[in-house]
Amino acid sequence: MHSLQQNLQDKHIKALIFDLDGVVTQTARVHAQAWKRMFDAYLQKRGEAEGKHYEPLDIETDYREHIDGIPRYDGVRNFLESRGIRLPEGTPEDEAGHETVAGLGNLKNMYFQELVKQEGVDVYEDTIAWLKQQKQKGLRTAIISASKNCVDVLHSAGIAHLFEEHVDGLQSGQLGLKGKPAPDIFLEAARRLGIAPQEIAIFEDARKGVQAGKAGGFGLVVGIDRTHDEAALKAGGADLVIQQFPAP
Ligand SMILES: O=P(O)(O)OC[C@H]1O[C@@H](O)[C@H](O)[C@@H](O)[C@@H]1O
Repeated sequence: MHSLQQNLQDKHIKALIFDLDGVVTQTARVHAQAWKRMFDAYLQKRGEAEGKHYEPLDIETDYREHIDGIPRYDGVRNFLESRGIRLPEGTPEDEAGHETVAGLGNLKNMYFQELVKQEGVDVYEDTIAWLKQQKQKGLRTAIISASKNCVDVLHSAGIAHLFEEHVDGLQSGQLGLKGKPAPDIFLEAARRLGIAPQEIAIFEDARKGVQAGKAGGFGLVVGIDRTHDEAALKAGGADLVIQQFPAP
């Protein structure tokens, strides 16, 4: 298989669109931790009330399959469905922990923000070094994220200036963009860069993210495999899977 660099050349790639959590910043595991804390407590309480056992959230399987890369409330709904639970939607104003899709999502967000405040945000140094090198070569860059915390995370990590455009969960809501695996968020970033999808490479760690890149007809879809998920990323449509970015 050709190297990343060779693929960029062969496909005449002019721009790079990076997913945030798990590709650029080490926040995929922070999200996963916050989700687990919220859901495990909820399932325990609900199980006790019903005299029933619910399997706790497994980060390797449940998080990747039902939550990773998609908007917050979709993640709540998807995971609960996997446990045979259906809750009313509620509204974004619902109190954190209220027994609705929004209420549980809001509690997870509280936990996520607490963790970011306590621990700060770490970047993946391999991504940053490679990205800076590509920028020097003249490639254009954008960042996307299903997360509504995207801008805060970029600022905490001090890397907002590396991207010309960003499309996040807040803007997706305002613009009515469909969540991944729909390609909407990537296509919006391409539109803002003014470059055709065929001339853009996508970098994604989530299964639904590579599916979105494929569905959008992007020139190159690169799966970033930080957690031994290569087979699923390939099955989702990644043209190439790498464990880390090549050292410049
Ligand atoms: O709840 P937020 O910050 O808007 O993030 C939504 C989703 O954003 C994605 O980037 C993460 O992979 C998910 O774990 C997260 O749930």
